[in-house]
Formats: sequence, structure tokens, C-alpha cells
Amino acid sequence: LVSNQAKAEQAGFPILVRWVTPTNPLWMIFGSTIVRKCRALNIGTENFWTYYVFGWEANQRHLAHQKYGEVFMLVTPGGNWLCVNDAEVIYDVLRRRTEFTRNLVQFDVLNVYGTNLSTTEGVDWQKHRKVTAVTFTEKNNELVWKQSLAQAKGMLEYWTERAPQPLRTIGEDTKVFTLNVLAAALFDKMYPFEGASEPKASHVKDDSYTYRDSLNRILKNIIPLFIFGGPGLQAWWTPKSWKQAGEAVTIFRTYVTGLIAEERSLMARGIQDNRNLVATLVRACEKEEQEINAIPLAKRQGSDRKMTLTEQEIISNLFVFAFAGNDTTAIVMTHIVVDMTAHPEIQEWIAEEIHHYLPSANTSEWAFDTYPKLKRCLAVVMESLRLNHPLGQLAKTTENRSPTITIASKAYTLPPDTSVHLSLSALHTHSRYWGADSMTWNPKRFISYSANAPKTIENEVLAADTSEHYLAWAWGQRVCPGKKFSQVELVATLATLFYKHTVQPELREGETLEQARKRVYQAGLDIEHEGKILHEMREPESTCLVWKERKG
Ligand code: HEM
Repeated sequence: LVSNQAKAEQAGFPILVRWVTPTNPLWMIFGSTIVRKCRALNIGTENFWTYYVFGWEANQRHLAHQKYGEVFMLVTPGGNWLCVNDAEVIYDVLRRRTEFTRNLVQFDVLNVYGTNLSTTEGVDWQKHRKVTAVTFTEKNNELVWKQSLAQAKGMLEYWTERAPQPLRTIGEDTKVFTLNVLAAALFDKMYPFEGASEPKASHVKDDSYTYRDSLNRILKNIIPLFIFGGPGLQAWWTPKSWKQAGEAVTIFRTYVTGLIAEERSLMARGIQDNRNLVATLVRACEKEEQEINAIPLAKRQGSDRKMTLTEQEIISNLFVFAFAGNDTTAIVMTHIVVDMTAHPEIQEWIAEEIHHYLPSANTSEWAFDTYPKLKRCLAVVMESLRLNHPLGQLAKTTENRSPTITIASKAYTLPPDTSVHLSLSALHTHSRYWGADSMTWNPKRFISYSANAPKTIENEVLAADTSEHYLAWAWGQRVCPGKKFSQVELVATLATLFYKHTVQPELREGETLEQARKRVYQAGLDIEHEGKILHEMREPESTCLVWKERKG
């Protein structure tokens, strides 16, 4: 810690010292509980209660930067983290791809099945990106649209059937939802929506359902899995959930290996009409392989062989799609519903748009080409993501380099091995970029009209989903490949949920509706979790929502 502090002081940044490294695996599992207990017992300082919880960056948003500076150094025993809120510096870092590479140490956790798109850099990453890029097609997005409409219908039925009982399982239900959509997109497997508190239906014996269940177990125990490995989780002393996660690693591999073999055998028989991601990925690899084989040996470049994926790499990439695409989208969906609950006027605002473009109540008739018209719906998605981002930051590193960055015309040289954290949570909420109402949830901020155009729904213009101060799906070379996938999924869900229904919080004793809405909104901003990698709402179940059919 002392030598790290000396390095940070020499570099000239404001400093915040933290005695425990944020990525210390045991602290990631137990840290937030320890801090919460200390806070309850009034042990420790404000600084300890604030900056030692897992996910403090997401919970603090721009506040830490107002206190310590636009760019400050978090000094820890395990290394220095440069925390960046300044938009110019963020874009500068993202542009200088070879000087600021992905911090792979922090992504090691995703190497459950070996390296993949998310855990590689340089030439290796290019190979993964090139081959996997073909999987995110418009055809697949259409499949996502249809499946999301079907799942949202099922989820809404499940929620409304329980009324007047309030909904306490939203955090879990949205994860079931995204797992089902992913199963359709990855493998063409369709499941009816089942709420988290419902007993499992008859298809539990289905092989692919076992896959879905395994994936769920792996995602829930990703940090213990990272610390102890698959076999380690099955040691005699581990809890049942860890043992099951250990088994799940093998089940997932066996299932996907079977699917790959199946797709290859279909291809060998000339059948190539599967639209799911596994099929497109296997086909893309085979195509690359054939193209390379067609090049005479003498003319082959050293890099030719590298542009296809091994079976192990296909499995690892499918796992990372599932990881990157599931909980992220589910967390955002939970926030959207909570934010909508707190804002009845926005429920009406989007219902107006949905009815304008989708006159039929039958969701199975909703064509995919309506999707780009639902701008208000996408504005809601963007606004919830602005205030509550599941990743919170983009993590880069200087490795063995000493790059210089300029902040307010002053140059700073960064020491080697500095982890550079570009904070989306801070960038997205700072009043310098978003005005005095930066912490107000207002999707209308993303909608405008072209000059002199009459203010009708048809003339509304949605702001770009990436801008100088908004990077929810990242930007540049490592932009999220599932951006449209998640946008389509969330917009389809919003349209289905709010077509005929409204949602409001259950009142607590002595509470007015207005107070209940404010309470729910505040609960949405409370990000404090542990044992998980992504930033989640602390107590989604505490919101207690009630869905009703809209009158009139
Ligand atoms: C609302 C939902 C989502 C959000 C907010 C989101 C956001 C992001 C962000 C910010 C990154 C960059 C991470 C970094 O550079 O450190 C990223 C990367 C990635 N995302 Fe998403 N994502 C979402 C949904 C999805 C979906 C649905 C999929 C796939 C089905 C997906 C697949 C990926 C993958 C594979 C990467 C790594 C790309 C690479 O390193 O080249 N994401 N995402």
C-alpha cells in the first residue's frame, strides 16, 4: 500500500486510500455484509461505510468525483485504480486502444471454459470478434423480438394473476425471462414463462431445460466458481448451491458440445437453415476453416489459421454471451419496471406511443419492423440505464506502459500497472453533462423534434444511443455486440407490459401513493450487493408492485 501510494502521489492525482483491494475474492463475497454490520453497529467511518462495499462506484455515481476530483486515484494494497469521470479523458482512453488495453485480470472470472471474446486482447481478440460477429444478425434480433413478446405476455399474466397480492419476485422473474429469451436465441429452445416462485413444470426433464438451469446456477455462483474452480466447488465442505454450480459447469459443457455435434452433422447433410446463435457460430467457423483450407499451403499467412475457433472456444464464447446477455438485461429490466412504477405519467406517455403504432392487442401480430418506431420505449430503456448501469465502468490497464493523459490542459504520466476505470455511473449522472436534474429519471430528455416540425409522435427524434456523455453499451472497438439484441428485448417487453396495464406500489401503513412512489424510486437507486459481479438493486423485492388493467 505504501509503495502504491507513493506512485500515485508522484503521478499527481488526488488520492483515496482503501485498505482492502476491491477485487479481493473473499471481500467480494463477504465484504458488503461486514460493512453493513459495522454501519448498523456504528463501527467505522463514513468513508469505510461508503467505499468498502462492493459496487460503491455504482451506488455513489458522480458523488465520489465531486468530492475527490474528476479523475482521482484509488490506492489499494493490490494496486492503483484511476477513477475517471471526465468525458474527454474517457474518449481519449477508449481511442488509444494499444496504450489502454482491457484489464484482463478483472475478467479472469469469465474464463470458466477458457478464453473468449471478453477475456482476450489484440490478435486473439480480433479472431473471437470476427467469428462471433456473424452471430448477431437481424434475423436473430427478430427471433429475440418474437420471443420477448411471448415471454413478456407470460410474465404479465403471472404478475396480474397474483393481484391484489403484490409482486415480490421481480428481481428473480426478470432473470427467468432473460434466460428464456437467451435459450431461444442461442438454441431455438422455447419455454413458457414460469415465475420464480412457481414449481417447475413437466419440461424439467428436457435436456435443454437442464442447460438453462445449469446456466442459472453458474451465473449465481460465479465468484465462488472463480475462487475455487469447478472441481473445488464440489469439495465436502462447500454448501449445496456451490456443489450444484460445480456440477452445472460440466452439464453446460456436455449440452453445448452435443449441440455443436448436431449442427455439424446437419451441415454435413446440407441442412443449414437454423437461425440460432450456436448454428450460426458453428457455420461461421466451418466456413472460415474451408476458406483457409482452400488457400494453398505455400501461400498461407501466419494469421490465417487463427481466424477460426476451436470447439472449446465456441463453448467459451457461448458461455460469455450467456453471461454478458442475461443478468445485464434482467437487471436493467428490473430497474425499468421500478422506475416506471414511480412515474405514472411516463406509463401513459409510452402507452400513447404503443397504441399509436400497434393498434392490435394481439402481441403475436406485432411485426418486428415496428420496433424502430417505438422511440419513447427505447428512451425509457436509455434513461433507466443512465441512472443504474449493471457494469458501472469500463476497466482498462496501462500494463507495463506509462501513457500520459491530459486533464484540464495539464499532462499526467500514469505509472505502469495502473487499472484505469472509466466510470459510466459517474459520467451518466454528473450535472456538468446532464444539468441540475441529472438525478431525475426523465426519459423525455432523449426525445426532441426536428426544427420547425409539428410536435407529433411521428416527428419525434430519439437521441443516439451513444454520445459524448452516454456510453451505456460502450463505444469503439469493444462496443457491446449484444446492443441491439438487448434493446429489442427490452422495448418488446415494455410495449407488452404497458399496452393494457399499469403498475403501482403497494402502500405501506400511513403512506400516500406519492410517498410510496418516491420510496420505490429511492429503492431503485440503492445498489449494494455482494457475491455477484454486476451492480444490482439491493432489495428489488422490497418494492412490492401491483399490476392492474388500465381503465378506459
Ligand atoms: C442492457 C443490456 C446490456 C448492456 C447495458 C451491455 C453493456 C455492455 C458494455 C458496456 C460492454 C463493454 C464492456 C467493457 O468494455 O468492459 C459490453 C460488452 C459485451 N456485451 Fe453487452 N450489454 C448488454 C447486453 C448484452 C447482450 C444481450 C449480449 C449478448 C447476447 C451482450 C454481449 C456482450 C459481449 C460478448 C461483450 C464483450 C465484447 C468484447 O469484449 O468484444 N451484451 N456490453
